[in-house]
Amino acid sequence: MTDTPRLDRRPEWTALEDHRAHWQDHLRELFAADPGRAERYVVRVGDLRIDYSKHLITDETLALLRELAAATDVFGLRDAMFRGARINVTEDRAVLHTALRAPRDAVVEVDGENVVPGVHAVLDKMADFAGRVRSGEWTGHTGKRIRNVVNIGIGGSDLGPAMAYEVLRPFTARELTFRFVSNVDGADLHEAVRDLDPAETLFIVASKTFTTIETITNATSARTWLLEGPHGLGDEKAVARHFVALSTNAGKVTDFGIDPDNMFEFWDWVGGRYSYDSAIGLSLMIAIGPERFREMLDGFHLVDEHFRTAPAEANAPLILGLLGIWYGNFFDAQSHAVLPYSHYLSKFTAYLQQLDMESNGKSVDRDGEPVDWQTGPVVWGTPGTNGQHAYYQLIHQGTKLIPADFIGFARPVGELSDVLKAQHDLLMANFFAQTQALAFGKTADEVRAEGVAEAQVSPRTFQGNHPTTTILAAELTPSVLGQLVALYEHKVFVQGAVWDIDSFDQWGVELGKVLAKRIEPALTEGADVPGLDPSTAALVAAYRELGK
Ligand SMILES: O=P(O)(O)OC[C@H]1O[C@](O)(CO)[C@@H](O)[C@@H]1O
Repeated sequence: MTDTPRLDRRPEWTALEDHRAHWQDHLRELFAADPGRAERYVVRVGDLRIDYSKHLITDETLALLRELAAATDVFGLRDAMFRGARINVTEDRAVLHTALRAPRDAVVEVDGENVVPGVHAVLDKMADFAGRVRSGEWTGHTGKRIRNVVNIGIGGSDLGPAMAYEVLRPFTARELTFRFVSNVDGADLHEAVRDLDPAETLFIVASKTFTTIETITNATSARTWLLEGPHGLGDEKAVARHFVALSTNAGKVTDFGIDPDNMFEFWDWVGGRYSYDSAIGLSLMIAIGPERFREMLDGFHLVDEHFRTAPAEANAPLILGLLGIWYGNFFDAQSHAVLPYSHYLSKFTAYLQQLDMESNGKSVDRDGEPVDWQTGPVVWGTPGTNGQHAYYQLIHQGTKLIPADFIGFARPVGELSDVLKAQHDLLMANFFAQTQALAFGKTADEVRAEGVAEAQVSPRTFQGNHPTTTILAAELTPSVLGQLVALYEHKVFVQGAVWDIDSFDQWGVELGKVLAKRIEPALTEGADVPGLDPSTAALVAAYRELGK
């Protein structure tokens, strides 16, 4: 136990509570009193222009939030992370995803050893392999070239590569198909491979631990399909040409039957949800090529350096993290929407769900004491404009405060970008319209001025005052994707640091795994499961009865 005051007893916290208690201003008033905030509350990082002017803040709010960050030593913990200290306290591990994107000549030490040469050795091995698959030099067992790449993984070993593949589709090799299998429901694998020729298919088994039941089960079924399926290759030796592994666990990879030469390594100081810029990104590298992959890593690195060096007033992850704390802890906001206005970002929010909710969904502090303050929000959202015709109603006129990030681009990407420019302008007109409507709403008087009957005025009134951040960039390139992901990684870091939680463990997923293992024999063999509660026991019995 440390003797520093708990978060909610710090004077910087109570000062914010007091500030909140006196908070009255509507965004309409804030802008009327201070139009300069539109320019002042903008931070630029690399290619990102981040506008946070439409937030329920003043200069005083920001100063108080920065004081909280200083009191909780966010930058001290940041420096400890960058220098390889074991800040993942419950697993006693360093947290060094930033080393994955460090340039070749950088020095990042873990226990006195510079890890950067090892990182680049794996990147080089990945580049060599990706080049051979892309060129057709790496053939399958029968000599046919590889045309299909199937990534098998779950959580961070799926969401990252699957999301990034989707984002960077305009940059991908069109002669290859890519599929991502994660669910232990066999339907996922079945639908992914049913129209593929095993002789042309490469499986990438992605698992940090190589013990994750979903992944090992899917990989085992994939091997059966490869060897014994309708067009199975029949020969065990085929596995060496059709399976590669991405893991920290060489022993388990070998046990599975994958040649260790076909294993791409990473390290225990890379958390699963922070790993798609490691070997876990192999499928992405095959899709976009090593140069584009490097551009993406450089985008990450640019934001790492910004987070590491920018002063608090201009530090984008710090500002975004603190804004989330302002709403979650002082306005009782329960969720945070991420609303990308790019179809290519369709999986981005799902990716952020793991990044944010697995990192900050905690209720004990770094000393193991229960916290008395809200921690991570529910993160949700889908690309605009689809959401506008679904749940935006609730954001505009419901009873909940939902801070939201809007992410948009000035130009479309891809071969059709010229043809689609007008369509893109329409998309972005919606983007700007939404943040304006959310902030400023429509008053009852404005509704009345349109001649609306009095009884209809209130349903047509928009209170506004809904806070949003607008993140704008010229184009969605590999570098911009890296910048965006690093921005959110560090935002999540900032929040975890202030809340004094371990953002890098995930014990909350363990209990379900243990219970599933215990229940499985009851389903397959009808075995008795000791310790089942009455409700679950009845459900298991019903399952067996219905399945007869
Ligand atoms: O890469 P692995 O070891 O298969 O783990 C997959 C996922 O499972 C978790 O450990 C728990 O959900 C995640 O943190 C991780 O990304």
